[in-house]
Amino acid sequence: MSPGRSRPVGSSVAASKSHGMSIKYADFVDESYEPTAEDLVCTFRLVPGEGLTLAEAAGRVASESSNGTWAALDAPERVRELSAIAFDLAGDADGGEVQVAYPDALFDPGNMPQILSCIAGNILGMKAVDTIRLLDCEWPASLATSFLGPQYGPDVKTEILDAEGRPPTATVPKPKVGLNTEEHADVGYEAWMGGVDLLKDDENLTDQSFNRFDARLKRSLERRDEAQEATGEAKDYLVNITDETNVMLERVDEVAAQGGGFVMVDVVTAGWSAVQSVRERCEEQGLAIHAHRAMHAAFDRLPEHGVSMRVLAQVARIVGVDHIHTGTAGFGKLENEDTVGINAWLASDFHGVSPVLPVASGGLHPGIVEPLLDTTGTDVMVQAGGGIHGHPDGTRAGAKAFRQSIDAYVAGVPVGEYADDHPELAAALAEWGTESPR
Ligand SMILES: O=C(O)[C@H](O)COP(=O)(O)O
Ligand SMILES: [Mg+2]
Repeated sequence: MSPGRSRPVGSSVAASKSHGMSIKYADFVDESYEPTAEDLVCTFRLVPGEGLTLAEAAGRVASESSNGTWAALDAPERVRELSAIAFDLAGDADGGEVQVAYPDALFDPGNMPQILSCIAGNILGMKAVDTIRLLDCEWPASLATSFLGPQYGPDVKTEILDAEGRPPTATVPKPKVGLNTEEHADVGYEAWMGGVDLLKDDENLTDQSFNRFDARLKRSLERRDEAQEATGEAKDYLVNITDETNVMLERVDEVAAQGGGFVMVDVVTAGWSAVQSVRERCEEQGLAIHAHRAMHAAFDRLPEHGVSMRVLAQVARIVGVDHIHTGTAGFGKLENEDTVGINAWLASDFHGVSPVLPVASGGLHPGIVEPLLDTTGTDVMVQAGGGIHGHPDGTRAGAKAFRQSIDAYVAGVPVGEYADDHPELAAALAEWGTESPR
């Protein structure tokens, strides 16, 4: 225990039995507490359950997420030192924000499920809170550096791709599932030829009967090589390896053996333990990880409850993905969310852990690239599925139009003006205008 971490001592201590210290809910609150550099500090927004004050609810949250329970207990000092402390309470019985400091010794370094079972575990379902949302975390170095962290992050732009000075581009063939292996690889070839850097599987395409993983990987990389040779630009494939963990590890090896540079994982549905295993294998094989966040909205969509996308993105960076989808800042088909704030965090200094390249994806097309990049900046990967394959002249023209919209932005030329001598872009703008789809 650091010297700065002093436990609250209240009436409970005086009343405690001689063999130990009392642990009851009120003992987990100390409004004067100042966190130390070794603490993991979580910010929660919560509405207390009926009849409870904010402090009473906060004490229950700090208790249940560290080492207390509903009954008052006696415990030795060394156990008490592992307790969380709720401090900095702002609000009242109708709701507010609370900070909770956890000593790093409470956690099992390098074990993300254990950490989340504390800070995002039982507390989300307690009667003591009507709603509770984990908004943000301040991670101590001891935990942040106990995982591998990203291997490439934004460096994929130059280390694997030829995308220096511009956002790399990706495309998901549509319809999202149903194309057979040859059709899927053909769409990839057309998109690469049109100027897209990355073919990406959709989140629900893995190893179905109509498009087997092994055959798709092999054929897509063959077509990638053809496109690379024809264009002289590095191209690659974000192949979705999501499955049971041991199968994913075999697929990492297979992708490496066949010369792919990336794997894609649906990180929320697969689970962080599995992502940790994939990350370790990718270290051995030198592959980058593209993280799709399917199911994130089960945690983060309701603004008063759950776990914020910001925290999910923090977890993804700590575990070590190289890219993660973080929304489209209100453009495209997704609900508006804190894309800009999350992206800034992913790029920020963080105990020496490498940054992550954010991915904007969901309902994007050439007509909204300009306002999107005005909002997010250009340190982002941009993906369009429908916004490429729905082009009136097909996938290759759609890919050209999408790339033209990026090139226009990087050159500082308004997209409408750039379209004057880029007919594919002009056709895309005529088709979709500059509106976001719903
Ligand atoms: O996985 C994704 O990000 C989506 O498939 C995006 O598809 P869209 O560009 O057609 O919305
Ligand atoms: Mg998708």
